Amino acid sequence: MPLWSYVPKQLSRRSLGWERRSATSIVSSRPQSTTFHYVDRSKLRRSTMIRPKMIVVNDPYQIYYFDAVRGPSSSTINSSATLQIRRLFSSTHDDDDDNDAPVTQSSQQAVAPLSSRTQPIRIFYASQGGKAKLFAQELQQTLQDELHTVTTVTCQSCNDAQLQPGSALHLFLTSTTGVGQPPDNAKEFYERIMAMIDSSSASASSSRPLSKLEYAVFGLGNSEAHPQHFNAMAKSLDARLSELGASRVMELRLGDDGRTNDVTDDFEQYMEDLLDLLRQDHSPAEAELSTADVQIAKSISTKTSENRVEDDKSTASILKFSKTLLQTFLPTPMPLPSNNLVFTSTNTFSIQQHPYATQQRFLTTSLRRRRAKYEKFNEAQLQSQTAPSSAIDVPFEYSGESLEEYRNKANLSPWTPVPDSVARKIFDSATPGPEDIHVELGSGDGRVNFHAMDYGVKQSIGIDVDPDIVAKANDRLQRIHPQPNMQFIVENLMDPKSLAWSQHVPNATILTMYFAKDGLEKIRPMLEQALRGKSCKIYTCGYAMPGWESQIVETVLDMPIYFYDWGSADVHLVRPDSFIDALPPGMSPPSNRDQYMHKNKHSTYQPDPLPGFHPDDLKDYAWDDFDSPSDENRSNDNGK
Ligand SMILES: Cc1cc2nc3c(=O)[nH]c(=O)nc-3n(C[C@H](O)[C@H](O)[C@H](O)COP(=O)(O)O)c2cc1C
Repeated sequence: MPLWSYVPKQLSRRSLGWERRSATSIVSSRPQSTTFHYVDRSKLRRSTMIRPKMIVVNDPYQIYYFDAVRGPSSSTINSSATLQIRRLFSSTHDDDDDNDAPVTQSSQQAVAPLSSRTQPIRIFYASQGGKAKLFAQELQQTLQDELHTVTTVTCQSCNDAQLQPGSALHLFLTSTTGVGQPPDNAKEFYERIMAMIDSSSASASSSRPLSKLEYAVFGLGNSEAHPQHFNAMAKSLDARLSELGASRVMELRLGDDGRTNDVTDDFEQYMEDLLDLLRQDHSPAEAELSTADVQIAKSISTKTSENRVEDDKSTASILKFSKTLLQTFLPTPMPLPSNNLVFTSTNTFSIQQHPYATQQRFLTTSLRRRRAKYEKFNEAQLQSQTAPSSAIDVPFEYSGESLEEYRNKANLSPWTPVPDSVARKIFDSATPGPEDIHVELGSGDGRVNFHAMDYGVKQSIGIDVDPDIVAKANDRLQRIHPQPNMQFIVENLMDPKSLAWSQHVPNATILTMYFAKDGLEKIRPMLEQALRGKSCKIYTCGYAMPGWESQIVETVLDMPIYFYDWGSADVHLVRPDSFIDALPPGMSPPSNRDQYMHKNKHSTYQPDPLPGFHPDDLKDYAWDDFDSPSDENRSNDNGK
């Protein structure tokens, strides 16, 4: 079963890379490195035994940060192990660490600053046995996950036009074969490069043929088997490109396949360093903390409670990092509130309230406000038919139609996305089993349905009145997460004869919806009719079903979730006396009301405590489902 999530690509790739290896292997394979790992909560639950350094409780993402993996050896790791965190937000290489063995060799050649971090990237590989090719593919994926535009070709097919300067960052991955020779698929390329008119004698470097071309070379070789010709091709390519006037933006990296080395480790280190280089603008580790940052941090930490972070500099780092998060992930730049931070400390410390979470809460609230505003659209607004000015002002992306048309179509309420953590909370509560059939009324882009599948329901059906958004959900279903037991259909819930009421709702065992109050009011009679004599767990988001009393109310990021346990064997829908007469035949009056009332009532959602590590959790996990090549839209999807 594919696990679906809205983890942005920037996050998912890294977290998966980490999770695939499992916690133990991270510690044992890279004990000296300092890394961040970002893990979506739903996946974290399955795999981690490591306590995160920092939890950003936000929405739609739960991001866990692990930093400074410098823990005990793998043999001493157990489920309660907490990695020792060495330094918060340190860079990948700890300069003060004597034990950090260099994983790659570097040449002493000059390295020029990268001109632009957003230019397209071209990867050229030269591979005899296929390893460099694999690395090139991995690198492409990783860079694409970071939203770079990347193309990968063999060195052979690299033509002169592609070597034109200024157009792209050129990354070369080349192995050496034979006795210090180029792989077959790069012979011609090497000859061409070597034969290029050597203008190294030109007085101005700018007049050389490859001036302004920016490049970095990673070599694959074997120092033990071929000490004399170790990485000969990478070395000569790197030197030659420089001779031809190109700018080396990263020192030559020589991966070593020798017995005591693993070229894969070298390559991963190279990728991390390359990513650091490309992210430099956003790196809190590298950015200097300004006095203002520290000032803000001071004011925050004095405002906050018992367990404040020890020093203001760390606080400032976090703040800065959170700003980076905001810049990176929020669709619209927003002011950063600095007054809602609470630092708490457990074994490690975590941030329960984070500016980003606050932002998201603000967003969620603003969505609700927006919805309320939308509901009150008056005639004058409709008549003007002007499209809303910015994405933040609209509840849904209009696809050309007028607001009025959409409003008529979305006759219950306009679609507004349910935050992912709300959806997850619903299914955490519903604890679906393989027999459950989930139906989402007003399914929009289908996000809740995908979550339902993730939680293991037998079938999930999304029903929405708007064909455009249903098409969108179906498109995602077909292209990104194809599976037979999901369906998105167009039905008008205002039509009592709709298949929704005669077929789908009666079969549902879990029913979810996010309608405004009057929308709920409108569908309630049909819902009650359709569910006569059935058992179903019903969840409404944002608004309570008028006339019903929920057994549980949970609030996740300011959004209440109401749970109604309709007609289960021993629990019946709790409704005021006035409604008891209207109970469908076969249903007895409410009995276990007390059992449910006030349970979790208005509890505020906290992340689950991290569970222990159970290798079994990983067994059936279909990681590859994440790597669908057609995944390209996921990061931009954001529910739209
Ligand atoms: C037949 C053969 C010859 C090789 N010659 C060299 C060499 O001269 N220098 C070197 O550093 N590595 C040499 N290697 C090691 C490879 O470069 C190294 O294993 C590399 O990871 C292979 O990458 P590829 O699969 O992309 O070709 C040789 C490997 C083979 C199988």
